[in-house]
This record gives sequence, structure tokens and C-alpha cells, in this order.
Amino acid sequence: MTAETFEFQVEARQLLQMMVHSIYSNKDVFLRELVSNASDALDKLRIEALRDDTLGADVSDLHIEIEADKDARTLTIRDNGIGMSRDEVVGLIGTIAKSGTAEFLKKLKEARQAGDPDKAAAAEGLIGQFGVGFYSAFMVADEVTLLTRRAGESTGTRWTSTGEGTYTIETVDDAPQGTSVTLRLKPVDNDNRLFDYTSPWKIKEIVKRYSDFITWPIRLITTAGEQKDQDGEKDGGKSEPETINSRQALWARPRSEVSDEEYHELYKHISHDWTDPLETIRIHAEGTFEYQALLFFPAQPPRDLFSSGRRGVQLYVKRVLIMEECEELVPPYLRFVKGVVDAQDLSLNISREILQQDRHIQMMRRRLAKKVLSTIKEMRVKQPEKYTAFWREFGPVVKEGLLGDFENRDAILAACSFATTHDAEKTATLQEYVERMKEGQEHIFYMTGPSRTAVENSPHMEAYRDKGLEVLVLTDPVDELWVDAVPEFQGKKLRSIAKGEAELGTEEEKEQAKAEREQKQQEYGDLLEWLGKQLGDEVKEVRLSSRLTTSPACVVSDADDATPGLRNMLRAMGQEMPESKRILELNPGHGLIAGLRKAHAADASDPELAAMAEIVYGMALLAEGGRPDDPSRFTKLLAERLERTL
Ligand SMILES: Nc1ncnc2c1ncn2[C@@H]1O[C@H](COP(=O)(O)OP(=O)(O)OP(=O)(O)O)[C@@H](O)[C@H]1O
Repeated sequence: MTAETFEFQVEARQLLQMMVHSIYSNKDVFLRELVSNASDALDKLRIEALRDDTLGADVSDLHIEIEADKDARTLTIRDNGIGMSRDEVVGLIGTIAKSGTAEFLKKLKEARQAGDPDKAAAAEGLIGQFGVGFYSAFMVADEVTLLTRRAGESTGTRWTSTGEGTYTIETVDDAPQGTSVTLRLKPVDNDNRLFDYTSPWKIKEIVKRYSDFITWPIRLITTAGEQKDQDGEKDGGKSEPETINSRQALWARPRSEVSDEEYHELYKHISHDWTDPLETIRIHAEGTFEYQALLFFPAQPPRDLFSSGRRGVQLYVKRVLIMEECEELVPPYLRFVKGVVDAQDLSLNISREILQQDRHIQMMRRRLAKKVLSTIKEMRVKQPEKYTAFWREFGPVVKEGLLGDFENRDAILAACSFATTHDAEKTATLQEYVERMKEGQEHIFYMTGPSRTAVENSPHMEAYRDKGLEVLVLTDPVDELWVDAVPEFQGKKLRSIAKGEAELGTEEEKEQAKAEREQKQQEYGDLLEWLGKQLGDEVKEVRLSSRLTTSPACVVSDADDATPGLRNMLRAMGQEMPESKRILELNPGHGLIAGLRKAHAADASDPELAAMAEIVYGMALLAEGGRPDDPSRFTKLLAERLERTL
């Protein structure tokens, strides 16, 4: 069959170029990536063979082979795993299907142009998330040939490229099942850390460092052609295969015998991440149901954290991988956790349906969730900086747990911390908040909003600031939801400062405020009634406020109504949201409101008053970060008024 030439997809070409022009000074990782792919392919074949006994693939000696030819300067990484069909080769190798690739490349370019090495390094750390492991071969090779045949198919595919824009593909009749990747190695250049990757010593060193735990045998074969004959070695120069990995499951080895680096390499293998994990958790459960687990927190969130991405941990039964992403083992709000769970007593061909009901799976899921939550809490107490970095990225996800995991609610709350008006730099736990509560304070006050600035500057905050009352500043979308799901903490109810009446201070102060308000109410009664009618389409009530000190007006929701943020969010999720009117509160201490009252008392039919009513309402919306329904009309009314003051 003749070979067809194809062009790399634009993004794929750009990522490939980035790999070639050495983002990574450490080029040794190419072997880690290719071995990792081979190991995945073997796992996939075994899992598929377990489920489908008509597959007809030989699974009796699954292994990885690395063949190094010193004279030809080639290195071949071979597996007899699942292989790829022709379509898969085109789809997986020549294309980067992940959304956001173009955006990522743009950001990386900008960070580099701006000469910001930290940002560029952070962006580079993300490159692994695009599934570019295979491309790393081009860091050390000037030509790569992939020969593959998918299990169950009769023909194979050969893919060849020099990594410069195009690749060729041809159908091959006699390819063995599985995949082999042959690299034509670039000349050795020790100064650029391009080592001699045909050297058995070097290969063993890399495999030991990055891939020792791979459960499949990794066999090394060296070929040295004629030179070897002269050295008195075997004819043809091929050595006997030598297994070069110890194949010991890291999770089964005592902690004292495993280095952090080894744990990190396992994490990289299973998570397809290129950066070290932030945290490693070991669980060793003994007794009637034995299992071991190694769990990791990534340092950076995967890009698909909030969409349907890979999630769950790998499930092994007695060292045999039976499921790559076992969602049943971690609740959805801990979906960022990666790792391995190895159980002693589960059936090898357990199906997803059975998994959900399996008592042992449920037991492990509970224990894992508790352990993860207690680890986060411990991190918060003992390693605040690390916790801060973690919480910034993963806090919004963990807080989702408050919506459904009632059993672990206290543990989740103990892991949570929130931005607060008490300290702009430091977050606080609910426990810390409660300990700081003022005498007579009955509630945990919070405000939700789009940003810290919007919340802090919103008029709702005024009286609380005045009285020195701490308010939690909740700006993640999920905050809109969990505050309604968590009724109280240590007997203190959570209360939004943008909802209902604000009743602040001691009993005495509250009584006094009430009396003052009642008196003002009489004074302002006519204006309030008139405004209520005037703005009746927009608001359900106009009343005097006890939360404002400097702003003229604000809008609040009824205690059981959804905030505007929540309404927007639910609408975006496709939920019908019936219109619900809000309440306009006025500050009688403000000159504008006092003036309005006077003007209304002098001549209630003055047409200017109607425009003023609209302006006051529009300003209240703007002050909370919202906007008037008809912004151009609002500006027009305002401009006309201002013009007259000049
Ligand atoms: N040896 C192999 N056998 C079968 N399929 C393979 C093999 N190598 C690669 N593939 C397929 O090609 C895909 C792309 O591989 P690549 O290494 O570029 O990305 P990845 O494995 O998804 O992510 P990464 O390697 O960055 O962690 C793989 O997901 C896999 O489906």
C-alpha cells in the first residue's frame, strides 16, 4: 500500500514544535511517556479481554520491550497491548482534540513575550494535560515511526513523521498486534542533555527512575550489530531480553522504603500530569476487608475540572488493574483526587452496575472521602501556605460537597475556609468566625457576589462595617447554593446581609433602632407609598433601611428569595426562573432621600419626581454590581438632571 501524507492540525503542530524546541531541559522524560503509553495499552487490552472473550487476543505474555540499536542509532519501544486502528492513529496522534488548546498556546506565547518566566513555567507545566506524551519522542528523535495493529483487527498501520508539519500513513498487512514506536535518535549532545539513549545503562537508569513500578515487565534488548561480534558477543548482536523494572506495587511497599520521587512518578503515570503532586496520601486498611490506597492531590487543576473530564481513581484487585476511572470510589466533589485503590477481595470482572451497590466499594468510598477531608484540614492547620494554594484552586469543588454529602458535612466545613472582611489577606474557617463573633451577635453574616470588590463596596455592607461586624465574602458560584443548604454552624445560623431586614447590635440597640425607624416611618410614609406605586413594576416594597449609612439606597431580597447571582446561575443552567420582585431600601440619613421627601411633600405631582424615582432605583442596582433594565434611559435621565446643576 502506498503511503498517504497528511498535515498536522495547526494546534498539534504548535505543541509539537514546542516539544521539539525543548521546553523541557530534561529530555529523558520521553521514555517515561512512551513506556507509560505502552503500559496503558496493556492495561486496556487486559480489561477489554476480561469483558469480551471473543476478542481473540493473546494475553498470555503481555509486556513492554525496549530495543536499542547502537549502530543504527534507533530505539524501539514495543508493546503487545490494545494497539490502534487507522482512524485512531489519525485522531489520536495527528490531532489535539482537547478544547482550549489554542487559548493555552496563546497564553503561553504571551507569558513568554512578556518575559515572565514564572508564568511561562506555570503554563508549560500544563502542557501534559493536552495529551502530548507521544510528541515528546521528537525531543530526542529526528524521525519517529509508529507501527500498530489493534487487537481484533487484521491489518495494521504505519505512521511516520519527522515532526515538521506532515506525517505519512500506510496500511500494513503483517504488523504484530500492539504498538511499536521506533525513534531515529538525534546525535548525542551531552551539553544539551541529549544523552546516548541506546546505552543500556542510560535506559536502565531512566526506567528505574520513572517507570519501576509499572506492573508489566519492561524488557531490554540491546543490539550492537557487527561491533558486538568482534567483542565476542552473540551472533547477530541481539542480547537476551532482560527485565529491568522491579514491578513492585508502590502502594504495597512500606512507606519507609519508597522515596517521594517514586510516589511522584506513579502520580504522573496515572494522572497524565507532568508536574509533581501537591500531596500524597497513603491508606493501609487491614482486617476483614483489606485494601491499600495511594491518593494524590494535583498541584494544578485539570482544565476539565468543571466539565465532564477524567475522574475517579484506578481500581486494582490484587495488583491487577480492573478499572481506570472508578467514579464510585470518590464522591464527585473530590473528583480532582487521583490515585490507586488496590483491594484484596473483589471480583475481577465486577461491573459498573454492581460496583455502585457493592458494600466494600461503599466502605472504601467513605473511608477515602474522610481521609481526603481530614488531610485537607490538616494541611490547613499545619501547612497554611500549601493549603492556600490548594484551596484557591480546589475550594470551589470541595464546597460542592456541602450540597449533598450530609454525612461528611462537618468534615467538609472543617476543611473549608472563606474570604472575610476581617482580614483581606487571610481566609477564615467558620470556627474562627464564631470565636470572633461580637457579644449579642446571633448570626454568621455573609454576602455573595461576583467579586470581593463588588461585595466590599456594596451598600449592604455599610452598617456591618460601621458596627465592626465581620462578614464572609463569598464569590464562588457554588457559594450561592451551599449557604442555603447549610442551615447553621454550632447553633449559629448563616444569614445573608443582602436579604431580609438588617437587625444589628445588642437587644437594646435593636429596640432603639426600631423606635427611630418607626418615627421616621411616619415622616416618610407618604414618600414610601408613592414610590411603591411609582416603581411597582420593578419592586415589591419600598422601605426605610437600617443597613445603610452612606449610600442613599440599596436593593435587597426577601429572606427566602434567591439572590440575583443565584437566579443568573440557575438560568444559565437552563432552569425556569419566574420573575421575583425585590425590595428597595432608602437611607433617610442621606441628603438625596431627605431632599426627595421634601420635594414630594411640596408638590407630589411634580413630573421631575418620577424621573428621580427611577434614578434612585437605578443607582441602587448599580451599587450592588447589577444594572438598570434600560441603561440608556437611565443615563439619559441622569444626564438631564446633571445638566441642570451646571
Ligand atoms: N502504545 C500505544 N498503544 C495504544 N495506544 C496508544 C499508544 N501510545 C499512544 N496511544 C494512544 O494515543 C493517545 C495519545 O497519546 P499521547 O501520549 O500523545 O497522549 P496521552 O497518553 O493521552 O497523554 P500523556 O501521554 O500526555 O499523558 C493515547 O491516549 C492513546 O490512546
